[in-house]
Amino acid sequence: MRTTIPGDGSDSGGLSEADSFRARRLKQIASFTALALAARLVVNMAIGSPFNATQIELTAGLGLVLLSLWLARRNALDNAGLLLLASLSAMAGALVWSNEGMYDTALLAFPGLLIFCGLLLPLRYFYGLLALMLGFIFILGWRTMAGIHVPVVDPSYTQNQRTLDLLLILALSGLCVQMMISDLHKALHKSQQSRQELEQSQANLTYMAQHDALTGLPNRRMGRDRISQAMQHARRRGSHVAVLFVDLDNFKSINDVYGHDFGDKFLKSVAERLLAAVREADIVSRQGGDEFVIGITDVVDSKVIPAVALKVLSLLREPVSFDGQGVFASCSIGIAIFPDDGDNFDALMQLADQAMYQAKKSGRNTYCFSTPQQSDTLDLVAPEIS
Ligand SMILES: Nc1nc2c(ncn2[C@@H]2O[C@H](COP(=O)(O)OP(=O)(O)OP(=O)(O)O)[C@@H](O)[C@H]2O)c(=O)[nH]1
Repeated sequence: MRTTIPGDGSDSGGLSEADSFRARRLKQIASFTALALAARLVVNMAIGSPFNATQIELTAGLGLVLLSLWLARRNALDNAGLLLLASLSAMAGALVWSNEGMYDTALLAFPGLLIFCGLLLPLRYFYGLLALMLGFIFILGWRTMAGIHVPVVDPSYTQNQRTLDLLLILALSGLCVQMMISDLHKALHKSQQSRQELEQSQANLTYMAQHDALTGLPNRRMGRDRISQAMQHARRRGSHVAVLFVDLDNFKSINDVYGHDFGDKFLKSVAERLLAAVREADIVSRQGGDEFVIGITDVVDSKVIPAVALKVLSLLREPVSFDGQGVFASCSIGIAIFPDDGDNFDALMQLADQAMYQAKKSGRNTYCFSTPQQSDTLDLVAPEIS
């Protein structure tokens, strides 16, 4: 199990984020192990232990751990990790083999070594080490059962030494476990964070794909979808949907006279006013440029349609301030009605567009129905708004 936790911000020396993290863990474990071995040797010297096989194994172990620390500092991480693991495993094995066998305290280091291996080396080393350990214990047991070496409690190994060894082994194993748990927590936290960021950016992308960046209104595609849905709903309910194609009159001159930035501000204000002219259930979308499309949904009383058109004409006549001066732009509106004029969005849009051009031809600042009779049936006369 190779950890992929971010580093702690320390100098990575050109390593990847995961490797610099691994280097840090390796140095921590090697340093603590070296300290523990050194402490153990100092105690042995202090109590005047003879320089026997155990001392030689501990000294060799300390030397190899220091070598792996040096390798880790030079960023030779794979070699450092392998050397540290191999030397500690060999040292623990040798201590068990040459001392008390099944009863030896060093046997307790095996689980810690497995955790260390899982923490810092690829998974195949973990399986390898586990197999070696199982094989070793098996041979140890066989050696005892065959009477080749019957382990006895070493009388020269005092209770104080045994207690110290147990404390050191437990402290080092505990350290490895603590690191593993904290790494797991960090990895979980990081993956949660990444998932949230991903969801957020997906939501942003979806929003951007469906909305107009300038006004925040649904864009052409989303407007089409929502008006089409409203038509399906109206078909079931037996009601109507009115499509109003709104085009600003002479908007180009606003851009030319007051600049593009003000033109943008004007378009945003148009969007706000269109939204104010309709109910929440209605749809206001931007087709592009100075063209907007309104879908008045679920119409049961046809008088609502010219009323909304009049409201739009009137609201758009309100000035937008430019340096204390009021700037006006009227609009022309073409109207087509579902299902009377067509039973799909594209057909209605085409008719509404033509009706809008009719409104332009009639002198702008007015609305036109796509079917002239509709004005008659509804007794509507497009008003002149000054
Ligand atoms: N500021 C700004 N201007 C835009 C944007 N999109 C399109 N325009 C401008 O809107 C203007 C639309 O002008 P036209 O379609 O020629 O029509 P008009 O001047 O409104 O004239 P009529 O429609 O005939 O009344 C063009 O000058 C475009 O450059 C935009 O996002 N921001």
